[in-house]
Amino acid sequence: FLFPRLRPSNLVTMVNVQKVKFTTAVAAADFDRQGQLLSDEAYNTILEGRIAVVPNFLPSRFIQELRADAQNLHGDGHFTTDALASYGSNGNFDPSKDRAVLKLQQWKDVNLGNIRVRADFGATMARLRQDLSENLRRPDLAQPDSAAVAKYGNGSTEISYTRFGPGAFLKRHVDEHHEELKAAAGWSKPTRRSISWLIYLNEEWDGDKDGGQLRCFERRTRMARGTTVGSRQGDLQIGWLRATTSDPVERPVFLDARRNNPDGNVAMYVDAVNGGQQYISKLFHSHPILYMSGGEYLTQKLLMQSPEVAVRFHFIEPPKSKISDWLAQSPGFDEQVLDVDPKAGTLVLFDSVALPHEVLATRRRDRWATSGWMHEDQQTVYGASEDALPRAALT
Ligand SMILES: O=C(O)CCC(=O)C(=O)O
Ligand SMILES: [Fe+2]
Repeated sequence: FLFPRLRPSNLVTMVNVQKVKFTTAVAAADFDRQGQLLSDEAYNTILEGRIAVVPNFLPSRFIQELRADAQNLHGDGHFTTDALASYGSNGNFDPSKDRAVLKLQQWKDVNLGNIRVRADFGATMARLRQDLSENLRRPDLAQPDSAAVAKYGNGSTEISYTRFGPGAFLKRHVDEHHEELKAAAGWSKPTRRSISWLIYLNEEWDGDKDGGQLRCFERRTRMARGTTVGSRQGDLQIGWLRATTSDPVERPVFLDARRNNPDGNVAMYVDAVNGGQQYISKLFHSHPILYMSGGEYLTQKLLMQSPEVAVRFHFIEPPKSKISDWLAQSPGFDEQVLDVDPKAGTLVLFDSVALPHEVLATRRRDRWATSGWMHEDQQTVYGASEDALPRAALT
């Protein structure tokens, strides 16, 4: 019972890949300077669901110290291959080659490696986090008394080193999903990923020879003016309305799971032209078709208010099955592919919910990065999970 993604994308075999242009280039960040750390263009790029690429964000001496710390800690056996290890080289798990990470507990351990450089770096990331909360107008990225800030301590961000051995890669994915798309576990977390960041640590990396590019799948068509990706009042984005000739812009689709009705119903909306929400789906009870393979087809058929909207709707990342996983290797016809080389000092930033990406297989050499996610507190649970809440709580 499968509906593989019947999208024209599945027929595309030639991929037109763009090398990243540093359209968001900013001079090396000047941490003594007051005011914003990045260019206006960089913030807008993130808010549009694209990737902001900032070469030479950190001075090379800083990068060298971070890389040496990562390599020493890896050499001393402090890295872990995570649950994502099955993404590994040729699908075969090999701990010597696979993606390995230094977990937060080890990162924070003052007795391990060069804690001074990690603390300095944490302070830098705390500064960046504050800057992003102001310039992206995401105050919840930096509320002093929030779980998101308290949880991660210095740097206030999920933070780690990563190492990809030769041949390792990471399949296409997004870093965060709406709570309703994560089944029962979705509502159990106090915080959620908001901004994904990476700073690469590799001298003289050449993607043509060394592979290991971060490949991003950006929307080809621009979104409606004034709209932004990610979330609205805590309702995460789950999809898009494609552009049409009569409405030639893309519109992010958000899922409202907090509807205060006794049935715990949810519904999808886009930004209304004059502000507020324009609901585009029926009210429906939270349903596994949102994360089942084939769910996109069923969502279009069963849940949308009108056929016009139904044909435009698609998930940010369609629910996966073994078959759709295999079919989805090519980018969608409405996506543009952008590759970023993991060069020493390059900072990348993107919305954790909106931008699908993958890491192409590395060749010949190890690929080092420091990376993580800045969190916001997850929205308050109202009627979303009947399993977790007594009915009486659904007021
Ligand atoms: O290493 C990278 O460039 C990206 C890694 C990534 O996508 C992830 O850890 O979620
Ligand atoms: Fe990722």
